Amino acid sequence: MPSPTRSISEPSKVLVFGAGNFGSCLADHLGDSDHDVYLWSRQGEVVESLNKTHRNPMYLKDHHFSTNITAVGPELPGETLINEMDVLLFAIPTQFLRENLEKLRLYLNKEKHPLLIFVNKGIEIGTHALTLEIITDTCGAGIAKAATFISGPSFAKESKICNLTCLLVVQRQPTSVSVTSFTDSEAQRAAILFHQPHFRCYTGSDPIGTELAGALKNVYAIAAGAADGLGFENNTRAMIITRGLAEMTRIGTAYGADPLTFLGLAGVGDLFMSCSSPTSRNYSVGFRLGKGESLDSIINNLGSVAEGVTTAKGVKMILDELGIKARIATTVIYEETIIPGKDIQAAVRELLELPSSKEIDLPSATGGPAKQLMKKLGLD
Ligand SMILES: NC(=O)C1=CN([C@@H]2O[C@H](COP(=O)(O)OP(=O)(O)OC[C@H]3O[C@@H](n4cnc5c(N)ncnc54)[C@H](O)[C@@H]3O)[C@@H](O)[C@H]2O)C=CC1
Ligand SMILES: O=C(CO)COP(=O)(O)O
Repeated sequence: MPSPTRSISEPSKVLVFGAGNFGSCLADHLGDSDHDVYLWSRQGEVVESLNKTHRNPMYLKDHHFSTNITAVGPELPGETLINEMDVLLFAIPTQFLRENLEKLRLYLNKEKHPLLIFVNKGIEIGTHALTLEIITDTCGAGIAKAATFISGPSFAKESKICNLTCLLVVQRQPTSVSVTSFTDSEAQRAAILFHQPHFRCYTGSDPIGTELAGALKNVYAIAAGAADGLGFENNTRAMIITRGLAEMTRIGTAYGADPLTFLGLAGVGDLFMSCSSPTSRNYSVGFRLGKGESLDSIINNLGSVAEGVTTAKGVKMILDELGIKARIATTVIYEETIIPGKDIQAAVRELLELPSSKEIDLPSATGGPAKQLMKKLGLD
């Protein structure tokens, strides 16, 4: 498919939406690669601090950010800045994406627009829409077909070393991600923009699978954290990761994604990482639930988004629609919210008492939701 976006010259002008952990981290990575980066924050004090001291007072506080970053905000950038950009990178939590795209779409020229890259991992509550559908609804099918998705095992923040929170990417710890789009040339462009020896990009053409994998792994990370919080150890975690992968692949296949996508970086790669590390916010939510803390208390002082909590609600709607079983996911989900209200020990017992079943059991009827989405995109 030919590219509808302007060509990316080196260095590129990139506007990053969202100066949270991941937006700031990716802005820094791109600034470090000599791109001309604009970082939008909705907090005036973040804009001021980044421009004056190259520090983000709210996220990754220990880090001195690239001087190639100009912070903008707190108002959403307008038409002039947007039209100067080669790339718009969205690092906004899924639940807030629609409201922002509704405003920004007015500035996008459908014939010639910047490359749009999305890194959020979630499902919208209420509509249970993937980001692709949110883009289609707000910006139109043409822009959605060219949109690119980056997903995979890539914590913005790595563990604490010498009491400093290290930025995984900036510390140049080797990291790999999937970069996918329905438009191959756009996936290539995004990969070229981000690719560095320490940040390796692998391209693909199954954005639906990539998005589902990224969203679903957060729900299983909650399950893995909860198991650890309850005192279960390695056998149990390995079970959750492996059976979680089987469930994710089953959901994805029924949805109409390529099952092989779940064996890639955005699938098992990210699942493995988030399920095995307290650095994961979703794992931490699960762990604290397992220790008996209430969800409200956890969310109120997590200080950052845990997409799995809201995604669980969307997953419930998808499972109901597809009519397939995913017992670990449904143990995390409870009456459209997650675990609280349910006795977590009883939920685990219920799960463990299930009868034996086939290990590999992909559904035969496949593709309903993906077909509908492809139709909306004009790709059927
Ligand atoms: N942190 C990480 O390691 C990774 C995060 N992601 C994904 O990236 C997305 C963003 O995550 P983080 O940056 O970690 O979250 P965060 O919680 O650190 O930051 C959230 C950002 O969203 C902004 N925000 C909140 N409400 C908003 C609204 N109504 N409109 C616009 N912006 C709003 C906040 O001001 C903040 O800048 C999530 O979907 C997450 O799953 C993906 C890969 C890695
Ligand atoms: O998606 C992530 C890493 O790839 C971040 O995981 P958490 O949102 O669970 O922290």
